[in-house]
Amino acid sequence: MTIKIAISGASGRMGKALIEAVSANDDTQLSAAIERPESTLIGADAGELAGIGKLGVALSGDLAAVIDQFDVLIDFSAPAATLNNAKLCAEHGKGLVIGTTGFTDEQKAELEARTKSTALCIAANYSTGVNLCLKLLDMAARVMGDDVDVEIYEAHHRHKVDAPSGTALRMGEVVANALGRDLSKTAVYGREGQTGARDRDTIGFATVRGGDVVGDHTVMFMADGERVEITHKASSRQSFARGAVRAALWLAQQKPGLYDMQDVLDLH
Ligand SMILES: NC(=O)C1=CN([C@@H]2O[C@H](COP(=O)(O)OP(=O)(O)OC[C@H]3O[C@@H](n4cnc5c(N)ncnc54)[C@H](OP(=O)(O)O)[C@@H]3O)[C@@H](O)[C@H]2O)C=CC1
Ligand SMILES: O=C(O)C1=N[C@H](C(=O)O)C[C@H](O)C1
Repeated sequence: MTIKIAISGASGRMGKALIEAVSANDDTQLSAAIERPESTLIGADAGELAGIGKLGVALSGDLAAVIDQFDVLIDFSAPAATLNNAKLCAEHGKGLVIGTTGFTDEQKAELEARTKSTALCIAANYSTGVNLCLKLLDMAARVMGDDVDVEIYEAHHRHKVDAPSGTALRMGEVVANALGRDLSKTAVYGREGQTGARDRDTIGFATVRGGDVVGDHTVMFMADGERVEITHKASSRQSFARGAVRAALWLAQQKPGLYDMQDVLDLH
């Protein structure tokens, strides 16, 4: 059965990668593409926008107007837009794959409340490699325990608006959970001046922004005499886009509820 997909944030970097990935998959069909209503691109053909030729799907500025045209919405846009879209999808029982990052705790709770009436998958990173790394990080943290200093480094392109990346924060949560710590109390976001010696209980984050870096993440477990590093480097947005399409196909078969990419890959 072919699953009909709508994409929100369709003219963005990920939106274009998603249009390509949905079109390349034999089991999915692009049936709607949504952008801001005030976008100058409304009416443009989604395929032409993504550089893959005409698809016959015009960019729309109104999700409500196309709500009957799709099974699952894939949303990689911005927190405010994603929250509005989640409300509409829940009201109409449409599946929702969320890739947007940078939500506040209150916004995350609002999304979770929507899962009573619809199936929702949310992940800061849809690449298979990063999701494998999350499993490896849990194991590394349990083995290395409290005898190491944990530091998380991430680098992204100059256009990224949130920091640290959603992936780095998720990596921090996985390590903190494995060590029995609360990330909100243990995280240190950057250092400057007379910081004093490092407190072993902390998990440090370092953020780099520049150029066209698609997404680099390294978690370091640093002991006296040795260091373990778990690194993921994305070289193409297709790694995220193909994962999100896989999540959409999986989600179309699920009951209402909250899921993540670890569920899709059966890694829990
Ligand atoms: N989970 C994952 O695997 C990944 C997640 N991401 C996340 O996806 C999100 C998008 O990233 P990226 O594509 O690089 O960003 P872009 O800025 O290139 O794209 C975002 C798109 O969403 C649109 N948008 C923003 N606000 C609204 C709104 N209120 N209503 C409708 N459309 C809106 C933007 O329009 P405009 O330009 O007019 O603002 C833009 O076209 C980010 O949060 C990023 O962190 C990115 C890669 C992988
Ligand atoms: O904004 C991006 O580009 C990316 N965002 C995600 C994040 O915040 O973790 C995932 C990926 O690293 C690319």
